[in-house]
Amino acid sequence: MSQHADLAARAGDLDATSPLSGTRERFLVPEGVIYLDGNSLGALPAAVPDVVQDVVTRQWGQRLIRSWNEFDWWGAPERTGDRIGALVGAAPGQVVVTDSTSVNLFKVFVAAGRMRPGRPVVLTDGGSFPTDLHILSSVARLMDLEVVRVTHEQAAGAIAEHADRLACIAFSQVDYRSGELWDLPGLTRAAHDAGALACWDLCHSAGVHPVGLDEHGVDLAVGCGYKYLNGGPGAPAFLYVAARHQDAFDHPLTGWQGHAAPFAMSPDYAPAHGITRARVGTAPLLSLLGLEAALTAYDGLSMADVRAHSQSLTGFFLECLDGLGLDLPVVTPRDPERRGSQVSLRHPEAYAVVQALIARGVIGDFREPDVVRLGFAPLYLSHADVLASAQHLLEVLRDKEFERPEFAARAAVT
Ligand SMILES: Cc1ncc(COP(=O)(O)O)c(C=O)c1O
Ligand SMILES: Nc1c(O)cccc1C(=O)C[C@H](N)C(=O)O
Repeated sequence: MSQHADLAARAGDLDATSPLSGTRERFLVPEGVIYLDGNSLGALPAAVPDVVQDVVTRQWGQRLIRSWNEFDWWGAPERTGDRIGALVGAAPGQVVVTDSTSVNLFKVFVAAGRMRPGRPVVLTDGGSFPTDLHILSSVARLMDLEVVRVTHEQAAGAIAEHADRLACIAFSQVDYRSGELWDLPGLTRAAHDAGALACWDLCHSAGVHPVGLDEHGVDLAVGCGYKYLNGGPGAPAFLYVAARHQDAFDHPLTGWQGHAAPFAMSPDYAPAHGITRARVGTAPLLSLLGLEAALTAYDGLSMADVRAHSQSLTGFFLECLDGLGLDLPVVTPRDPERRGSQVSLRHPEAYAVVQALIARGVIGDFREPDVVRLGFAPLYLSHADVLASAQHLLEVLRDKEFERPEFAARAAVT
């Protein structure tokens, strides 16, 4: 048998025994597309269009302002937060869907600084997604904090080194570019041993990894609604505050929807009890209710199974690269326990390679400076898709398709 036939047989076996076989039908993935960018914008869940249509035409169009009560629009941030909480290992009452990730990072960093007065150091990852670094720098200027940038390898040592002066660690569980899974349990423990708080960005792990926020004692966390959670473009983000910290969670954006009695219309601010104090202003209801509908794609699934399928897909992609003789440098750790749900490869013409793949219907993305980033969303991808995408990549490279002039011009959004 040829190498490809061997891999095809293996893909068939793996798909036949996957605990997630059948979940692809919960999505409307376009015919002829292998979608490897669910880590940037998740695919459209089949449940969403009807719900959004109903929200627009009936709830908004017919019931108008009565829908705040009739459809409990008011409670949607906490209700949807609990649904996401179940996916990231948080008991009810600790997650709220609100604002964007960037705004939630601001709230979390300021609140963490206020919870650890007299400790001026914050540790973060120098290679973090830019918004995390930009927001943290701004908070540092506002609060006179010192940001120390470290790598994953340096993190534990840096926590020990700064122990007495450390307010919090601020890391992403999965690196957006490399796909490396950081040691959330170990670093959270180390931060606590130093008397500091652990703040995690779950943008690239929520919906593909069980995370275990409560189990690992994480203090504060944020994440996106539009990536693996499939809430749609610009869907609101989520914010986790561990129950034990909620009374002390003093965040800076004291809007009326975080007030204890919003309709008392008091001129003085009094924070709501519980996670509701993390709300700010009126939620983008069309998006939020779309996200709530999208989360039904997870109904009946265990996050252990989701994670197992994700690891199997990324592992099989690496196997395909080896089996088909594709020897691009792999940025993502080969150890499945150190990998998120993506595989990143290096190529000097990475941007053009990605464009050539997209022209073939294999949609991934490019990240500076030379990374081909392929996200494997476990709910709508199979091992057969994985093999097909590796075969396309092989042909793009073998036939030097990426050298075609039409693949060179950079778009505004990459
Ligand atoms: C780690 C990380 N944080 C934050 C964001 C985005 O934040 P926002 O939704 O506010 O644009 C992204 C992706 O855009 C991300 O990958
Ligand atoms: N949020 C995005 C957007 O508004 C436009 C284009 C891409 C994005 C992304 O989410 C990028 C993503 N966080 C990344 O990991 O690169």
